Amino acid sequence: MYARSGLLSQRSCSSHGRECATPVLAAQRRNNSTATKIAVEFDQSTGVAVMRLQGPPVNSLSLDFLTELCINVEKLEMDKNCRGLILTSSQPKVFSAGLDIMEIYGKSPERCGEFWRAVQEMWLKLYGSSMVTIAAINGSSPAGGCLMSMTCDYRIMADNPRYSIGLNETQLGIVAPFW
Ligand SMILES: CCCCCCCC/C=C\CC(=O)SCCNC(=O)CCNC(=O)[C@H](O)C(C)(C)COP(=O)(O)OP(=O)(O)OC[C@H]1O[C@@H](n2cnc3c(N)ncnc32)[C@H](O)[C@@H]1OP(=O)(O)O
Repeated sequence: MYARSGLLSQRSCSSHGRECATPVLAAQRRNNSTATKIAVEFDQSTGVAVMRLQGPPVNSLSLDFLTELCINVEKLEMDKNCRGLILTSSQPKVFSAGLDIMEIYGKSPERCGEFWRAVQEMWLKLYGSSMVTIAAINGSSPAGGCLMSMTCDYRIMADNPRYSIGLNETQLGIVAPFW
């Protein structure tokens, strides 16, 4: 069983003969908060990992959150024993509120660029994963939350009329950049 994120070993990697930053170092660079927003449990006997989103109050996708999520997906991806990933929420009534609005309001173009790259990295990692990915949507999942679940192979949503899902970001005046 994996404990929590942030516990990646300080591995180094090599690309075209050059040393490159390890994921854990990238996280340390970006992550100012010590609180863990992602919890992963890996069951060796089934080869299935459950990733619980636990960023209060509503799992909004901040730069820290996205970084931690990507590192954890990457870590599972590297584990040959892990065949499946279930993504779900620990927060009541909400799977994910989508992008953290505060990350895209009043920020510099550089910071916005860094943030949107992290958004792109998140959906590319999930969409391109070699694991079977399932979103267990146990609450509302607007905009970026919907995007996150759409990049999984399968989606199952709790049957509750109070939960909503969909792409509502244009109502907020947010236009996704060209990718
Ligand atoms: C191939 C690629 C294609 C790509 C296409 C898509 C690209 C664009 C993708 C995404 C864009 C976005 O994600 S923009 C964000 C859109 N999100 C929303 O509009 C969600 C708004 N929130 C809600 O609807 C509700 O909060 C909720 C249904 C998620 C939960 O409702 P609930 O009643 O349980 O909780 P509150 O509303 O009281 O909220 C609690 C608390 O959380 C704050 N909050 C909510 N959402 C966000 C958010 N997205 N970012 C930051 N903060 C958020 C809310 O303000 C409350 O804070 P306070 O307690 O301090 O008031």
